[in-house]
Amino acid sequence: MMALRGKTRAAMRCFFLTQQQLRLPLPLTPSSAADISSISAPSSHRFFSFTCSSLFRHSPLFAPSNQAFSRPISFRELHSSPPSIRSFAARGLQTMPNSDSVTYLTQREAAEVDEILMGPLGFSVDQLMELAGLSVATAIAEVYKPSEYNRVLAICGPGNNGGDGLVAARHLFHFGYKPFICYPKRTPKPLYSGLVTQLESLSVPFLSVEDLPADLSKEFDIVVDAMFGFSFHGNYSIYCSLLISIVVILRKRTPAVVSVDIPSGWHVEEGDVNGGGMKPDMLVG
Ligand SMILES: NC(=O)C1=CN([C@@H]2O[C@H](COP(=O)(O)OP(=O)(O)OC[C@H]3O[C@@H](n4cnc5c(N)ncnc54)[C@H](O)[C@@H]3O)[C@@H](O)[C@H]2O)[C@@H](O)CC1
Repeated sequence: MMALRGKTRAAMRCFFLTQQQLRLPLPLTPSSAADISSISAPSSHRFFSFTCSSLFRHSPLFAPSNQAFSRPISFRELHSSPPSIRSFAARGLQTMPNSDSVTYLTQREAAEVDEILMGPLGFSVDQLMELAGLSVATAIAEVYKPSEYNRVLAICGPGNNGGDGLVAARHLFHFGYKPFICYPKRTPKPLYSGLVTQLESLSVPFLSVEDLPADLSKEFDIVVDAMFGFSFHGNYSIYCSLLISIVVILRKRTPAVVSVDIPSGWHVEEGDVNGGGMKPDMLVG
């Protein structure tokens, strides 16, 4: 298990929905719900999960109750549990057996939630991505104040995880940070080119891999790892390995690393099985 550097992180909200609360036909069973409340971890070793809680305000199906659930997730807990996973906003916690428990979804279950959101509920990818990116930016702003951690490098991959990073960078700009983007493999779809245009209109610099300084710590205070999310499979391309090694090697003295949804390089359900994945300070999922 890796140790987290830096100051004690402020607690972030961790939301989740039980199957009953979602009222969705998800194949969740009691055994698939990991109760991690018994795992202890130093309060300074915290890992955060944050979700698009605003998503749930848009739908009566997902309407949150007034019993918001707040709990940080430690790194140890994350390593001991399926990391795939996104936790969702809790509605009626009175139905929970234990408000300290966290329910995880498998990769397939998470995909099914997405299918429902984008099917019967009519959400578009753009909407979900905007909410995801805004949540990432909000979580970063809650933990790393722009007065102290101002320069943010967002490393964005070719898929929606990269899109989350692009959206987050735009919001971070408006929150007073100075974002930089490394987006080596662009996807020629209107959604992504629109996100790029929006950042360019704010004069947010785009850096190539070759442009990245040898020592990231001199130029950046935060690295946002938005390379790969839940669709990562197989091994890294050499290109991505390079990026990851830069960040991992410099990890000892680098900027804070914030991963979006899944730390890049981790097996979605089994974790950092090869030990070569990102070692983030904070996860926003
Ligand atoms: N409903 C959704 O699907 C939403 C997804 N969101 C984000 O999108 C992520 C999932 O997005 P995607 O399904 O586009 O997938 P990812 O962004 O995880 O990655 C997919 C891309 O990575 C490439 N890739 C996969 N494995 C690779 C490897 N070993 N080497 C090189 N390239 C590889 C694929 O060819 C594809 O282009 C989530 O984790 C989340 O962060 C958010 O935008 C919100 C909405």
